[in-house]
Parts: sequence; structure tokens; C-alpha cells
Amino acid sequence: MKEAILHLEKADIYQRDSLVLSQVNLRLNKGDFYYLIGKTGSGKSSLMKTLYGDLLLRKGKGSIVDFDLPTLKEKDIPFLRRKIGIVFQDFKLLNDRTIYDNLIFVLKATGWKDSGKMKTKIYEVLEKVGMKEKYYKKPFELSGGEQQRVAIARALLNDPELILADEPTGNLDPKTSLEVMELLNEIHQSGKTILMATHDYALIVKFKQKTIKCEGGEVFEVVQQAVI
Ligand SMILES: Nc1ncnc2c1ncn2[C@@H]1O[C@H](COP(=O)(O)OP(=O)(O)OP(=O)(O)O)[C@@H](O)[C@H]1O
Repeated sequence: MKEAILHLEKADIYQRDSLVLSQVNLRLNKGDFYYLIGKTGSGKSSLMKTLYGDLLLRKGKGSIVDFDLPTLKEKDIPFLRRKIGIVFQDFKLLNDRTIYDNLIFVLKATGWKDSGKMKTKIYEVLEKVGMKEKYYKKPFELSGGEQQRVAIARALLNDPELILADEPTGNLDPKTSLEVMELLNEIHQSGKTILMATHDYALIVKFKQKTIKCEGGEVFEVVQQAVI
């Protein structure tokens, strides 16, 4: 049997006291690429947040990159976040510093000390996303697509096994979305496991992958024809 990178069993996903998704069963094996779809408010972000430790898993079983979600403690969260790369719709880059300094900030915050190694790593990830030449720019000097590339580079800094992308193309025009999607596909082909929440049906149709859907408080796998 393949190695599970992410596993939920009868997991209930809550936002405060409201149950958003109940009895979620989900398994992603190493190397999988899954889309997570569903209407606005159906619970995609809540599921993602539970996976990266922003919401606690109060009921059911769950594990992600070797961390047990029901027993996850506040102090474990930085260690969990080193093993997963997270990409958001709104990039979440720090506007008061350069791209290079955005990345060094994350490396230092995740325990890196050697400045030579940090520099090598930063150029490696920027090269991977085609942004090496713009390391000295500040986020507001970049286009949305470029900012998302940098955010993807940031997600790769600690060589995570799993990438969680929550609407990564949500703020981008169709052409730029396609470019970002091609980049995510390359990253997937390099061996990473990816779970990507999206509304972008054009992308889902163009780049076919396994798909799960949030609907009516449940999560289930759908076949491509039933996606829309
Ligand atoms: N911080 C919060 N506190 C309380 N309820 C919340 C919070 N965030 C979301 N919710 C509720 O949880 C439910 C699921 O929201 P969620 O953001 O997970 O949906 P979504 O599928 O990601 O939607 P979208 O596609 O619009 O991002 C909604 O009913 C929402 O109102």
C-alpha cells in the first residue's frame, strides 16, 4: 500500500461551534494531486485550515505528514508548517521588504542559521518559479502572477512533502492562472503531493486530476464529468 501523506477518518470540521463538514474521510498518498471543489461557504477553507493546524480537529481521526491532528499542540504547529507548504489566494507576502527578505524571514523563522545555505536555498526556489532575477523587488512592484510565483517559492523553502493551495489562482486572470497552474503541475511532477482548493473549472477541465467536493456538509470524491 502507498504511503499516506494525509489521512482523515470520520473527521468533523468545525468553525467555532458550527459543524461545517461531518464525518470526512480522506486519504492522499505520496505523489497524489487532488482538487478540492465546492460552492462558496461549503467548507473548503475550513478543511484546509484544519489540515494546517489553524482549526483544531475536535472529533475524528486525522494525520498529516506524520502529525496527529487531534492531539496537535500549539507548540507543534511551526514544526507541522515546516513539512507542508501553504499557498493562499492573496499571496500573503510582506510588502515592507524585498522578495529575498520575505524568503529569508521564513527561513530564519523555521530555524535556518547558516547565511550561505539560506542564500543558496532562496536562489534555488526562486529559480524554480522563474523569479530569480526579481529577488530585489518588493511585492507591490510585482504583478499578481509574479507574487503568486514568489508565494509558491516560499512554500517550497523547506522542501515540504505536501503543498496545500487554497484558491491559488483566485486573484489571477485566466492566462496568469494557467501559468501558475503549469508551475504547480511541474512541482507535482517533481514528486510533491498537492491538495488544491479551487473554483476555477476551466483549470480543472484542462488539467485533469482527482477531485473531491464539499457539498451539503460532506466531502466526497467526484468523477470529472460530475465536477460542474
Ligand atoms: N472565522 C469563522 N468563524 C465562524 N464561521 C466561519 C468562519 N470562517 C468561515 N465560517 C463559516 O464556515 C462555513 C464554511 O466556510 P469556508 O470559508 O470554509 O468555505 P469555503 O468553501 O472555503 O468558501 P469560499 O469558496 O467562499 O472560500 C461558512 O458557513 C462560513 O460562514
